[in-house]
Amino acid sequence: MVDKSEIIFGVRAVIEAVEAGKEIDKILVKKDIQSDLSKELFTALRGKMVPVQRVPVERLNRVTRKNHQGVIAYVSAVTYQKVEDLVPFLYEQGKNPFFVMLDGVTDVRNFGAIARTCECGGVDAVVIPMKGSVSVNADAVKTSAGALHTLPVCREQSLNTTIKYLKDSGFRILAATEKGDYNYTQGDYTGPICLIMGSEDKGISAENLSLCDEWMTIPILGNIQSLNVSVAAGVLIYEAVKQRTPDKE
Ligand SMILES: C[S@@+](CC[C@H](N)C(=O)[O-])C[C@H]1O[C@@H](n2cnc3c(N)ncnc32)[C@H](O)[C@@H]1O
Repeated sequence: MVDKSEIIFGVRAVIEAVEAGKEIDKILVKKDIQSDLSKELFTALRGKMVPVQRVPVERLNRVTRKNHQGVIAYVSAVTYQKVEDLVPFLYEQGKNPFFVMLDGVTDVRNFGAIARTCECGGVDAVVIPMKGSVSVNADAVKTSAGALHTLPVCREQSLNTTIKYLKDSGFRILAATEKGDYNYTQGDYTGPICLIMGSEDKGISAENLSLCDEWMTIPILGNIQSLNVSVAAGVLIYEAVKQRTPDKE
C-alpha cells in the first residue's frame, strides 16, 4: 500500500504541485476527462516528463474516496537526479563511479532491499526507467532502511539512451543475467561500471542486454532457474566491492 500522504488529488491541487516543481512519480487521470481545468493541467505538464496514465474512474475511486475530480498525483519520496548531471560531477570529484541500473524492477521491497545493499556497498547511484518500474514511495524508503534518503536515484526516460551515454562516458556495462555462461567472479568490476539488474518477470530487455559489455552469471546448482533479483544484486555488488576495495577485504 502506498502511504496516502504521498497522494495529491483534485485538478487544481495537482496543477499547483506540478507548477511548484514537486517531484511527481505519476499522475492518474480519468479516461474521459474533459474539463477546462484538466486542459490547464495538460498545459502545465508540457515538457515536464511526468508519466500520465489514463485509467477508469473506478481505479481512482479505489485510491481515494475523496473528491479527486478525475486526477490523482503520486508525489515522490525523493528528488530524482539525472545521470547526465551526476556523471560529470562524480568525475570532477575524482570518483571511480559505480552505478546500478534496474531494468523494470517492479516489486517495491526488492527495490528497497537493492537500494540498501547499494548504499552499504558504496554504489554512487541507482538508475530506474520513467515507465514500467517501481518509484520511490514510502514503502521503498522503509525497506531500504533509509538508504533512499541519501543514495542518489536517477529516473530516465530511456534506459537504452542512458546506457549509450554511460558507455560514451567511459563506463563498462555489466549485465546480471542467469542466461550467460560466464561465471560472475571472472568479470572485471574495476573502473567506472554500471551493473544492470533485470525485472522479476522478463529480466533485462534484449535491446539493453545487447549493449552490455559483459554478462555476469551466478551459478545455479538447483532446479529453480534464477535467484531473486535483490539476492543476485547483493552477490554481484559485493563481488564489485571485493575487486574495487581490495585493501578492505
Ligand atoms: C528473477 S530474475 C528474472 C528471471 C526472468 N524470468 C528472466 O527470464 O530473466 C530477476 C533478475 O535477477 C538477476 N538474476 C537472477 N538470477 C541470476 C543469476 N543466476 N545470475 C545473474 N543474475 C541473476 C538478473 O538480473 C535477472 O534479470
